[in-house]
Amino acid sequence: MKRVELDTKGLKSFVQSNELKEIAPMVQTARDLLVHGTGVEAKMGDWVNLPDEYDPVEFDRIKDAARDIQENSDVLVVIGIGGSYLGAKMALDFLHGSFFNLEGTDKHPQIFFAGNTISPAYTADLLRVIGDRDFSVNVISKSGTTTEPAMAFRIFKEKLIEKYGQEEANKRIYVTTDAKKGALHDEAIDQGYTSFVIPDGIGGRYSVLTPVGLLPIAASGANIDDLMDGAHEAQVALKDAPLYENDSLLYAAYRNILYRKGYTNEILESYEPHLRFLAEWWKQLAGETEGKNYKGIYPSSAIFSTDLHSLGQYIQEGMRNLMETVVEIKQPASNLGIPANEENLDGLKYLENTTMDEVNKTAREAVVIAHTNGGVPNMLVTAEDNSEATLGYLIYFFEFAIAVSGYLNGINPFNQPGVEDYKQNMFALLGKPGYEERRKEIQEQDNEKFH
Ligand SMILES: O=P(O)(O)OC[C@H]1O[C@H](O)[C@H](O)[C@@H](O)[C@@H]1O
Repeated sequence: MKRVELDTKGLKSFVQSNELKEIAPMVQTARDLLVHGTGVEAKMGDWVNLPDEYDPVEFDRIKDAARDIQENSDVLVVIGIGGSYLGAKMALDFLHGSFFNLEGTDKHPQIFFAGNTISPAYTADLLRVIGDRDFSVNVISKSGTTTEPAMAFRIFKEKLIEKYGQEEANKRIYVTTDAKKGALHDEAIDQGYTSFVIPDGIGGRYSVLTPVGLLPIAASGANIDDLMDGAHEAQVALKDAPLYENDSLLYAAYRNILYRKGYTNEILESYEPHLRFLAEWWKQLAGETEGKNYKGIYPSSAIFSTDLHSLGQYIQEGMRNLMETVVEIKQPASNLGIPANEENLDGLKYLENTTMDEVNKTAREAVVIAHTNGGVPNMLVTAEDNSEATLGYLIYFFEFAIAVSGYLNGINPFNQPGVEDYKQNMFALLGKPGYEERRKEIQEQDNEKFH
């Protein structure tokens, strides 16, 4: 049994075997571009070999820093956005469940995220929740200049200095950024912050297995050695294996066959609420990799059975441009029986000898039958358990499949030019020096009346 397997029974009436044969050579070519570093912007593909090429010295420094944070802080505030936030959040929920922050802090700090929004309410609420407790900050930004984390860093740095004075505050600031340049890099050197490197050849949405994710994950008490071992297992199993023996490539192949048949939206689903952020992380990975040249699969997400009571109607009877990918944990972290009840007023007596996990998995089976009968193709990604090793494998599985999908569709899987437009407008409207021209353009555009 592999840690992560793809089940395509839900594609039976949607994909013909010859269609897989037809796309096969193109998928292999796309994979070769990625693995041989011959594709566009190949220099950003260093994550492919990261599981056996990461820096062991920095890895140990991460573990040391995590221990320091565990010893001197009740709270760790992780400041970052996009790829500098979603991976860590995804991992903490996947590994520790939905109530990690409420389960006491004798072994690990509560871990909260900031700088992933411009909301003053959210930020003020977090400041209030921290109160006067001991805390540290891990500020993460590859560019070092992204507005949201930069604003949050100013606010939490001020709180650290107010509480501890400059010298002690500096010891509680951990920076993860570019090796050589950027505002954060320069400040870390000036102020002597403990800092870690986001490798040049790894972009934000592919960076969770770098210090970007590893420090928060280690600070939570999780085993990052096991995490990297699981990713290495995936690298060995997936990097060179041919299509028909490679579930990650098959996932890439099938989702692209479906896309070309008009199923232009993919919903990543799980029946476990603590996998909600796995889908949030995947949405950036897939959306920011593929959404270019006015094409690409639109990534969305749902948590079942919860969202069957909100989105179920649309998925069953709305536009037939949807595909579903369910991520299921084979061995859930815990399970519960259904208590016996003599009166049986709720009519659940027939469930009294089953467990919640059995009911959850049966619900998934029932939903896949209903949705495939309703015209929605379904794939199932089964992950062995909620262990660090399985998470490491799952991360590599999706990163590999999505990057191959990008090359398969002839786009650059590693840039994100589209995120600059709104930023230029925001800087202009905020009066950032150097954006006067843009501001004028916006005002002129604004003055043009609609006829
Ligand atoms: O890590 P940073 O440089 O702060 O970037 C954080 C995020 O913002 C950018 O605008 C991109 O959308 C993301 O790919 C990136 O992960």
